[in-house]
Amino acid sequence: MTTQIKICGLSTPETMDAAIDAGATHVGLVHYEKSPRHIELEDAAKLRRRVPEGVKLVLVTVAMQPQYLARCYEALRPDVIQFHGSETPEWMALVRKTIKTETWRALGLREAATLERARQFEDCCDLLLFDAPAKSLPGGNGVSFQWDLLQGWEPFMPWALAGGLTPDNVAAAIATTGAPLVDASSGLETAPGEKSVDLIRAFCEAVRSA
Ligand SMILES: O=C(O)c1ccccc1N[C@@H]1O[C@H](COP(=O)(O)O)[C@@H](O)[C@H]1O
Repeated sequence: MTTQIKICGLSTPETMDAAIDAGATHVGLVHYEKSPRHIELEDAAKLRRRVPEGVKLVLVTVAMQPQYLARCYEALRPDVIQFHGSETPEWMALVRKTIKTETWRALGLREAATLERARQFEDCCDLLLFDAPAKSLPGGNGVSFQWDLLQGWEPFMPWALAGGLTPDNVAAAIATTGAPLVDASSGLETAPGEKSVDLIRAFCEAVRSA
């Protein structure tokens, strides 16, 4: 099965185009002021126009207020909203009723028990995104978790793998976990928030060769 690729934290036309040309199935924009990858709505809307049909735009949010979330949705019409904070299953369920788009819930995976707790999100989002546990930021810390926690796990819904993925380690991550979708951000940067076209290309190539 072909592994899907999300390149996240894009903020310039050049890197957005590079991700799309390199074969990303998903491109991500982070709208979270504390992040070095934060992009203002107006700039995000300009990048959104570069995304062709067939490639999904993912908006990464962290515990956003409902009214502001609705405003972001109207401005960008993302194909996916990624929730990367402490959003509860009840809150996710409410969002699902009011905003008709695909939703992902990120979960920091520290121990096997988290995989059990993940079940509470089964009916209130479309995909679980396993990432390393939060550090200074809720995500985008460039840190991998113990991938073998996912070995033998039986997925009960669509899922994806994030956390410190790079062109050098993504093949091993796929081999260990069987991830159907891999998501990379800070591992494709030369400095926080500065994406590298070469690293984006190398990552997509490494996923295809895995
Ligand atoms: O990228 C960020 O700055 C960010 C901020 C707040 C929440 C999530 C964020 N990024 C997402 O975190 C994962 C893992 O990223 P990394 O490859 O370890 O840097 C990914 O989904 C990013 O989109």
